[in-house]
Amino acid sequence: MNEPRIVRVALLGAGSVGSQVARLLLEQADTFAQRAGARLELVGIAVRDPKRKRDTDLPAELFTDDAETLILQADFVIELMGGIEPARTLITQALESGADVVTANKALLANHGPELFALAERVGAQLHYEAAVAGAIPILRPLRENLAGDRIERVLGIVNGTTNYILDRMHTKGDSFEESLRIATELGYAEADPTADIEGFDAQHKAAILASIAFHTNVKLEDVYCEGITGVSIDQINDAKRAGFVVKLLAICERAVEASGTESVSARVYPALVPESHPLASVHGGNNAVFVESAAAGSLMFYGAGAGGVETASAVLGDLVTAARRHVLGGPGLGESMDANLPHRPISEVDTRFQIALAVTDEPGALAKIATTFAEHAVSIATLEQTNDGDRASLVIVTHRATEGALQALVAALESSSAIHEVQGVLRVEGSN
Ligand SMILES: NC(=O)C1=CN([C@@H]2O[C@H](COP(=O)(O)OP(=O)(O)OC[C@H]3O[C@@H](n4cnc5c(N)ncnc54)[C@H](O)[C@@H]3O)[C@@H](O)[C@H]2O)C=CC1
Ligand SMILES: N[C@@H](CC=O)C(=O)O
Ligand code: NA
Repeated sequence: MNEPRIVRVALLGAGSVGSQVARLLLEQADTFAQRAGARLELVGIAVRDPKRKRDTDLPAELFTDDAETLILQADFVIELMGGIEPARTLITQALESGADVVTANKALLANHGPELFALAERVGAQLHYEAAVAGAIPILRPLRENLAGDRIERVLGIVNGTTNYILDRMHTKGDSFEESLRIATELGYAEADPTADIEGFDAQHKAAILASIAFHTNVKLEDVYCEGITGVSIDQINDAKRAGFVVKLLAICERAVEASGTESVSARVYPALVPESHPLASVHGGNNAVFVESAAAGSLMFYGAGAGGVETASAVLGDLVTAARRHVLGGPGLGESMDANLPHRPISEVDTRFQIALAVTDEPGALAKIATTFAEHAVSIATLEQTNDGDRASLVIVTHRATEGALQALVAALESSSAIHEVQGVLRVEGSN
């Protein structure tokens, strides 16, 4: 009988995801050999400090701090260190040495994807990254392959587990932001620097990747509008709850068609009010959900674990086994299709609904002044709720659809109006007309 073929795998990083990938690669070696048509042999794991005592049963002799030498011994490199450098240099070296690469590094791909995709294509290597968006949920391969024959109109969803976990705990348990972030970090959801999660940057990276694939266009990171959740107060969450809404950090990628017929792409990330009856409202904990709207297939929903070590390891290993099959059969990787090259639509032109909370003077004429200011900016009021406390009153106004540009001008005018003490908060409303 022929000896089974061996594919040598180098792992870079052994944190939340990497340690689970290594464990499963060793524990399930026979199963993966069957599925891939080759034995996937883990030849080493590059970490910062190989001597550090670890919470795992991984063999000590696999650890090294010499990632560059390790790469040279591998047919496949799995990059799970995170961050831009040295990940970018190491992936470049791996591809140049002829290795195929699997990564979960959305920060790197959102910043340097085009150069890495071009390199992979030039050398005929594979570069897979299903784990980079929405963790365990298969979303990139469905967009690239299953929906390659369709026209995507919109991709909308919750793509960051940490912020969903935090907002969910604040909404359902009344827990503080800080305590919720602490637990999300303990659960392995948060990035090494959780600023990336809470300021929306991680979701921004994912939105850039999703929009690029969905619209066959290189969507640059700086063209994805981004607001995180650090400005969302417990009061806003409670107000939303009373009004039948849930606050969620959303990523929205849309194809826009101008009156002239010209098409463009809008990609944006911000916290928004979602009606409690909307399916996104019941995405709890570290879960993610992505809706894809396409011309022929209609609406599709992808739901599941968006973060977590072992969950994300599933997506990494799925890429590895798929890529190993292709490696065994021979042939180049699947190139990126960026042929549509649609222009970017700025946030000022995007229209949505808004909820505006105002502290106003409780005196005759104040409401009329405020209504006039809305009318002057062509922003139409859908609902208005007033609560009084002494000579102060609070107004919560939900608008009909208006452009971001009109909204920004309205907020500036409200801030300088004598009828208003303070604009307390503005949140967009998504998922209802
Ligand atoms: N944790 C999660 O739920 C998810 C993570 N990801 C991505 O997966 C990647 C890994 O994430 P985690 O495992 O959570 O990170 P982590 O911070 O838990 O682990 C990173 C590992 O890389 C090692 N490392 C970092 N810099 C290094 C260097 N210069 N030299 C050698 N080793 C180095 C660290 O020592 C650590 O072992 C990141 O790109 C992250 O964005 C993607 C989806 C979900
Ligand atoms: N920090 C990320 C991890 C997965 O991508 C998140 O919280 O979603
Ligand atoms: Na995924």
